[in-house]
Amino acid sequence: MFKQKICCIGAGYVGGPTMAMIAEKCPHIRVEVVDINEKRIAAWNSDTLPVYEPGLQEIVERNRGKNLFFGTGVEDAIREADIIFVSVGTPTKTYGHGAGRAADLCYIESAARMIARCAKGPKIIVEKSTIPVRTAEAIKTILKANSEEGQFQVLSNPEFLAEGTAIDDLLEPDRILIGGEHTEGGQAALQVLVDVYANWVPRERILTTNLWSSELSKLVANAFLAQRISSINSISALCERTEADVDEVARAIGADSRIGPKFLKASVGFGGSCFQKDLLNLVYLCEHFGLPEVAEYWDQVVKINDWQKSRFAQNIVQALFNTVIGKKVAILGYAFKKDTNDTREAAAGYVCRDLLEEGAQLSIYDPQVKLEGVTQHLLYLGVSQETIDKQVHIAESAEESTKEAHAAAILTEWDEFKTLDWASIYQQMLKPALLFDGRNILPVEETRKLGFDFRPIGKG
Ligand SMILES: NC(=O)c1ccc[n+]([C@@H]2O[C@H](COP(=O)([O-])OP(=O)(O)OC[C@H]3O[C@@H](n4cnc5c(N)ncnc54)[C@H](O)[C@@H]3O)[C@@H](O)[C@H]2O)c1
Ligand SMILES: O=c1ccn([C@@H]2O[C@H](COP(=O)(O)OP(=O)(O)O[C@H]3O[C@H](CO)[C@@H](O)[C@H](O)[C@H]3O)[C@@H](O)[C@H]2O)c(=O)[nH]1
Repeated sequence: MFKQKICCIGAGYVGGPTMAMIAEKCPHIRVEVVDINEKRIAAWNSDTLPVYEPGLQEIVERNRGKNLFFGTGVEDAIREADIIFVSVGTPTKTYGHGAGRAADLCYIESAARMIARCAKGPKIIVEKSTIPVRTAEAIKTILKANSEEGQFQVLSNPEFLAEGTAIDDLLEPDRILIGGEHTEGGQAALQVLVDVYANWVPRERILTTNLWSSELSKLVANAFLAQRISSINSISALCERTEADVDEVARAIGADSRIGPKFLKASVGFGGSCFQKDLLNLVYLCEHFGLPEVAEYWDQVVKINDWQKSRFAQNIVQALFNTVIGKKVAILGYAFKKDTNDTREAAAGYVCRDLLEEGAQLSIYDPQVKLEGVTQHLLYLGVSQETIDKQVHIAESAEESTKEAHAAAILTEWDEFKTLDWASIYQQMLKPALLFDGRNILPVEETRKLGFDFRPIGKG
């Protein structure tokens, strides 16, 4: 009944939404998303999806059980599929050679070994995960050495969606990038994948390249985006010393069409599962290929980001007369950006960690991140459970969080923070009422008029 079968290994932030979109736009294709994590698959099959993305629930509900399936039968799904997407995690390595920088490819390797073991007949393997350039070589070697019956073509098809806007990004991508080998088989496979996307993406937005350009472009895209944020954040510090206004500077330089206005928003620092990991991976690759100067150049983007996060926490401590011990500080927002429940590498976590070390009592409110998410992330950052139990309180609202607080810090740009009743929040805070805007979402003059000692980023 179905013309084609797609299987996706990895039902995470990328696998779930991308496959849901393919299923939605290609009713003639059967799409099965598989994972070894049973809990995650159960959630995909429930009313409470494991990933919060505006619009995702509707698409999943419309297609689940028709041509979109979530399951744990990885081996059967591989056997059945014509196209196999690999969308497993590629976190930063935490052990051995390259620890703290190189990508850990253990999940990619185990997926490749599983494909080699189960696959019979021709299969197109698609690297959806973000991987170091030349990973396809390793995948091909594993497949060749471990399979007698499979015939494989490996393609690179990196994903550029951003969390919080995943559905819009998938619906109308700036571009789809597909890399394949310049062989007859490679080009035929590439055309098969082009035809899948062409069901809804205009042909001129589907870029095709060789394998290595495609693999490398993903790391480079993230490096360039992160570099813009670190660049404007470095300038935010200079603005604070000179009475220039970083938002005005960003507007002025962004009006130059050669620079452009996007990704110039000064902040407490970039977070998310990708930027830091992919930058560190790029740094490692440059070192590996004997290019220490290039490695150092990109490493500086990460260093400025670390500095921006720690300088934000230091500013809070300094403003509170150099001691926050026992003082209540309200943390508004914990997710790494608005419209997501993801806390991976969230700047808020680093600021909280530094404030907890100084002895502050934190009252954290985030519309999507609750106790479990905050606890898991703080533990990952090395904060002890005992400290969390004694010094962290999860509030149900921004009003509860800020009640009798010495200071409040906005760390995620949730829309609801823009429309809070700041006048009454001011009334219920201790004085001087310090308000740190790590996202520059509140109007400076009006907020100061309410009485706050207001400290946005990059405004003298
Ligand atoms: N999160 C993003 O916004 C984003 C955007 C673009 C690209 N990426 C890249 O996409 C990749 C996946 O990211 P993610 O955020 O979806 O990761 P994730 O951790 O949310 O999901 C990965 C899933 O793969 C599963 N898995 C691992 N090994 C498996 C195996 N052998 N068989 C079956 N399932 C297996 C895990 O259980 C997990 O559920 C990464 O390389 C990431 O860098 C992520
Ligand atoms: O001007 C800006 C823009 C973003 N950020 C911060 O940067 C981080 C990353 O934001 P964003 O890029 O919007 O989210 P991600 O979901 O991490 O998406 C990035 O990482 C993905 C994973 O590789 C890529 O697919 C996307 O193209 C790329 O934008 C967040 O903490 C933002 O708050 C700023 O501080 N200032």
